[in-house]
Amino acid sequence: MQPNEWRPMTNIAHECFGCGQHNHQGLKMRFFTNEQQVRSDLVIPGHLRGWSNLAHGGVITTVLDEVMGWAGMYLLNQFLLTRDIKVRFKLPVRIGEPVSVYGFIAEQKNDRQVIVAAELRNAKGQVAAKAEGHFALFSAEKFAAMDIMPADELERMKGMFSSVQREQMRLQHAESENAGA
Ligand SMILES: CCCCCCCC/C=C\CCCCCCCC(=O)SCCNC(=O)CCNC(=O)[C@H](O)C(C)(C)COP(=O)(O)OP(=O)(O)OC[C@H]1O[C@@H](n2cnc3c(N)ncnc32)[C@H](O)[C@@H]1OP(=O)(O)O
Repeated sequence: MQPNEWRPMTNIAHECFGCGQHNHQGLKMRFFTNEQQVRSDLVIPGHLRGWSNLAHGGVITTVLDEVMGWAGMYLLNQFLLTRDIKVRFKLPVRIGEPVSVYGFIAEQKNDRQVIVAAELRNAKGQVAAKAEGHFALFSAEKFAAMDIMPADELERMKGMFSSVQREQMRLQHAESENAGA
């Protein structure tokens, strides 16, 4: 896939505060990928303000955490938890303003630790906030033992990882065929 070709990603977490489409108090973020990065476009609603016109910094942090979580999960096909996040608020982000967030792998330390990065860009394309997050990666067995989600949800997530992996392999195969043609 070309870097400017973005395809929508499937979500099975309907109640997540960041991405759950059934969580009416949440941000209802939808995700796209170009296979190197994960992206979401959103408008931070007025009830999530801090100063009068400004999006709350904690909400911006949530948005960056969410896109990093999705990037890590999708690009590495593993369960993960945020260990810590560093955020730099570079420019004011206004409520009601369209923004785009991008997440990508910065450095895979080993099979249990990854550093993921994110950028929030405003409508002018300026980086208004950026983040770096350290995430702990887990096997499905370890995640199950931590009692974070019910067994049926865990099985659905495992199914999702397998189908994502198959799709990624199909795309890589198609790309190498094209390169050889
Ligand atoms: C492909 C599909 C893609 C599409 C997906 C669609 C569906 C979308 C679904 C959902 C969207 C969600 C999007 C998520 C975005 C947001 C993410 C969050 O907000 S996560 C919540 C906030 N973070 C926490 O709650 C962490 C809380 N912290 C901890 O649990 C710990 O600090 C932890 C595990 C991160 C590290 O623990 P320590 O700092 O104590 O680590 P040490 O001392 O090294 O180890 C303690 C024990 O834990 C094990 N451990 C640690 N890390 C491990 C690892 N990576 N793997 C296995 N074991 C590990 C160790 O072996 C050790 O176990 P021994 O005591 O020896 O038995």
